[in-house]
Amino acid sequence: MVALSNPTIEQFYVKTCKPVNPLTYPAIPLIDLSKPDSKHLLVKACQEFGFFKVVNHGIPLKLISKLESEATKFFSSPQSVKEKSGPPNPFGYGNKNIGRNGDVGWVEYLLLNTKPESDYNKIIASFENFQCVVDDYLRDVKNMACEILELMADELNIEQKNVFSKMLKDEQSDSVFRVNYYPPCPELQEHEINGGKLIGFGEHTDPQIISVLRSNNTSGLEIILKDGRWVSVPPDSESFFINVGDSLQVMTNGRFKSIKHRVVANSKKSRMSMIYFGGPPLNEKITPLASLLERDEESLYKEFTWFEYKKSALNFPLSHDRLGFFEKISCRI
Ligand SMILES: C=C1C[C@]23C[C@@]1(O)CC[C@H]2[C@@]12CC[C@H](O)[C@@](C)(C(=O)O1)[C@H]2[C@@H]3C(=O)O
Ligand SMILES: O=C(O)CCC(=O)C(=O)O
Ligand SMILES: [Fe+2]
Repeated sequence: MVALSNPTIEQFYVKTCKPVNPLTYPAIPLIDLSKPDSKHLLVKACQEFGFFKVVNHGIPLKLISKLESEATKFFSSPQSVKEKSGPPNPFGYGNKNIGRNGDVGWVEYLLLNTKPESDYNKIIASFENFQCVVDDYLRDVKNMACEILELMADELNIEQKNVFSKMLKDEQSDSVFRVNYYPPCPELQEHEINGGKLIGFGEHTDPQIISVLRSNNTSGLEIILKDGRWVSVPPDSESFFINVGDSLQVMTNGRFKSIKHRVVANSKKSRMSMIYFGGPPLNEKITPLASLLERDEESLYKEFTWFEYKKSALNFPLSHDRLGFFEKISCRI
């Protein structure tokens, strides 16, 4: 474990290549959940990108903006008040230090366990309205994640349509909720001139099954394309962005891709994002579904439980290739 310290501005600086011309990369898949062909497009997006945007999701915009305004109240409170909700151990309020392996980012955040009996309510107890809105939001966003997972299972011709969603619905589901607040960083302009960016949240894949992200209208989120180019995801405060997590990549034996992403800081505007990470119960075996394996097709991964994966993930920095350790040696040669 790396000792946490107050990072210097230089630690956030990433040298990155020229921004790519949006006309030269494929558009981010857009899925209209109200359309009958959405399940086909969902699976295509998970196979080709591991990332897509959903519209007509049915989550009331009023609830979304209530959550954003409660979160804004939290992040604009005095530092001493916010610190009462920290440190993130692993849950709670964090500032600039991410995880426990030396990652830093130009970000403040709240990391909450979503289990009803967990103490997430205690972490934000003094922000009563915030707590109620988080409850309502989590209920809706989890339902949407389950609906998406069931459409995927259907399109993959899996008999048990709830094979993925039941893990999120399980009382023991190890799902996490995160609210990230990226303050504007005026010093950034200087770095931009030198062709660099400041990192808000370093590159990584999400370890769980599915991540459901919503942000305000400030850009910053970037995804990596197969050819290694980073592209900026145009923000859209009324839509959700979904990404495949490592566990879903394993359960589909690599058919779905867990996408690498990161967030870069903005010099003028603050960015706020809220992400629900739908995860399995700790004792769940994460293994390819037998019905997805073709004749003679072998699992690309060793057998492991979510507990084992999570334990291993927590010991490495964000950019570490977490799944690599669980791939069968024969596939890596
Ligand atoms: C550096 C880390 C932060 C993280 C745990 C880890 O050791 C590696 C995975 C990180 C990540 C990325 C997605 C989510 O934001 C998160 C909550 C998760 O489940 O895995 C974070 C972890 C964290 O912030 O504790
Ligand atoms: O804040 C964002 O937009 C993305 C953050 C993220 O990738 C994460 O918290 O895992
Ligand atoms: Fe992420």
